Amino acid sequence: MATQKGKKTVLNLDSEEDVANALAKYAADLSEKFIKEKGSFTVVLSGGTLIDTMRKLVEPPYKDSVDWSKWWIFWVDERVVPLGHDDSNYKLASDGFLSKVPIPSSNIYAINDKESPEGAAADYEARLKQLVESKVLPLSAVSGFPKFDLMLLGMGPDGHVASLFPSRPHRHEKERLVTFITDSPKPPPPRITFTFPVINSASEIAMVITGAELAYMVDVALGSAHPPDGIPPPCTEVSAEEELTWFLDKDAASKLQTSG
Ligand SMILES: O=C1O[C@H](COP(=O)(O)O)[C@@H](O)[C@H](O)[C@H]1O
Repeated sequence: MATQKGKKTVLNLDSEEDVANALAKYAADLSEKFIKEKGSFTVVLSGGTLIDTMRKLVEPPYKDSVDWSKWWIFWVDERVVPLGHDDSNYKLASDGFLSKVPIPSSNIYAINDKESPEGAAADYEARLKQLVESKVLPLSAVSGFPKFDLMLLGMGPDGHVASLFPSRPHRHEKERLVTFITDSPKPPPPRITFTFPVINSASEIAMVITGAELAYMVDVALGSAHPPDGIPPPCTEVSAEEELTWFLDKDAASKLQTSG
């Protein structure tokens, strides 16, 4: 398991609707804080259920109160498919979130979908390095890796986060900012993903977890359940520089409450 650098908070909420409401307020509050402090807000999205759980953020009051012009959007992982494909995390976010708020299109960092997985990972990494050069992204004083303001993560039932899977060695990558995989155990197989050094350099990380199918893995990450095969899955490696906040509904927290 990762050593926690920052604070860890676990929010045990009742329903998925409560998680959606709490997540919207959390993101809006952080947006205000970071924009006040540094004039911009860099946000890293996942795919999966996260985008639907963000739905309250694009409704009143947040739709009108958040300064969307200062947001910058990135993806912690992406499936290497055309951006208009149904498997694309960009398309998911575009349909459910980005099309509903006025974030400047020049601040939205989709992958280059004309590249191979290896090429798309190298291209995304190069673009992140340019943003470090142009001072949009600071470097973490702790790790030396780019430091995003907020990372919004989901988790799979196998404990994967981003496209860092338990059985794939790229979860241990320590040098690259962005790596790739051509044999993801969850389809589609070709993907690119941020590495743990970048994920864990974020100021704030939200683990947004709902539903009973994730209860066992939540118990592995936060409670007393033993990891499968005795090997800690990727979800146990997540650690933010300032604060890691787990947003759980009662189904996701069900085993935690009984065994923890
Ligand atoms: O494949 C992926 O899965 C994870 C988890 O998705 P969820 O549907 O269980 O929330 C997601 O975080 C990741 O971005 C995505 O590419």
